[in-house]
Amino acid sequence: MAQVSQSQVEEALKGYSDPYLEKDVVSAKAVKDIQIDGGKVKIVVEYGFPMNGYRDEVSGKLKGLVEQVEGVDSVEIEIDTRIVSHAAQKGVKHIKGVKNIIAVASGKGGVGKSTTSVNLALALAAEGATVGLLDADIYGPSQPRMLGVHDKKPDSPDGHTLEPIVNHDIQSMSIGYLIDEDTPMIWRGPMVTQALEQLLNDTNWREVDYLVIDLPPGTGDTQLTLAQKVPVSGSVIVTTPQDIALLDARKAYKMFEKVEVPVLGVVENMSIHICSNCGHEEHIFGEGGGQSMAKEYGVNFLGALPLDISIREETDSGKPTVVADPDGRISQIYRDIARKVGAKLAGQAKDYSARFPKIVIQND
Ligand SMILES: Nc1ncnc2c1ncn2[C@@H]1O[C@H](COP(=O)(O)OP(=O)(O)OP(=O)(O)O)[C@@H](O)[C@H]1O
Repeated sequence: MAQVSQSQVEEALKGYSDPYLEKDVVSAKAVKDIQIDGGKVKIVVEYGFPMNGYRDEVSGKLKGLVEQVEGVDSVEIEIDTRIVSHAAQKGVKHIKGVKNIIAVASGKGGVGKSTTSVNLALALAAEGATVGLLDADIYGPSQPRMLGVHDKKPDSPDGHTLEPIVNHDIQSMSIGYLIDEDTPMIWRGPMVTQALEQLLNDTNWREVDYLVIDLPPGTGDTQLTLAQKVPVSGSVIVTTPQDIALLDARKAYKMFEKVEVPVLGVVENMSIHICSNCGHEEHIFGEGGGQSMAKEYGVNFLGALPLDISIREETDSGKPTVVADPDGRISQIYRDIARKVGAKLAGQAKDYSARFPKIVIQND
């Protein structure tokens, strides 16, 4: 019997086109090792983003394809995840303990940016990443309430740095932990930037793969300064399908373009209304706005969340949908968005600054 060859196995693996890699695992250079021992084949595949929710599906598909190669008796597939640090804006210093920062922005308030940020953070964690969430919405910090920890205060054992609050398996920091919720705060622009830089830099983030930042709503000077000063590897824009909100979302896109932060994609929130009595679906704000914006700018459309009372009730009561109903349809949408965000980021330039020595070119 002819020996099974490496190229036969690779050819078989090419039969599966991965929706997140947007190509097959061989072309995406995700296959790290192929061992052939008679009729036994072992394949090691490495993904650059967390994917617990669909590891078994990929594994099953790849196994099924390789099993069809003539001479193959058994196939073992190992799928690993390795999340690396990606480049941020030039000249902006990295944050200790944080590999990648993902900024979540919206053109205007009330579109569900905070709801999307917390569920995205929880979905990335559910997929297997170590995740942090920084509530940068300094005017109306909502993450302590959404995470169900609004009565917690961060420890500061050394009097200088802050320990993040850990709940639902993610680390978080918010101005809401430090000030009384009912105390009105008057922030001037520079104070906001300074307070946020401090929260970001003075928190002891622990080996975070992704730090999701819930930015203040809008695209004014504060947001622009933040987008310039914080080392962001990629951004996500949240929009609702109303035209006016979309026009604002376009401003958010332009803001990131100006500071050279890649937009990983657009999330359309409250896109379809599902009647809680009969389950009927209705596009009350018009259809496909986020999708058409994404197309116009050549960015990824990450997904659409319905306008659903359970999202509001769960998130506002301290147990966001991804933890309240982990196997439900809406959680699956958030997890799909999380994998797409991770995959898009994995396709961006890596950060080599930590590994390469500084090269000085002298002109004589
Ligand atoms: N898809 C959804 N279905 C139902 N309710 C939602 C949905 N998304 C968000 N909400 C609710 O809408 C309200 C506003 O959401 P959220 O606070 O996330 O918006 P935001 O854009 O962050 O607002 P702001 O910018 O003013 O802080 C919240 O009560 C939230 O629970």
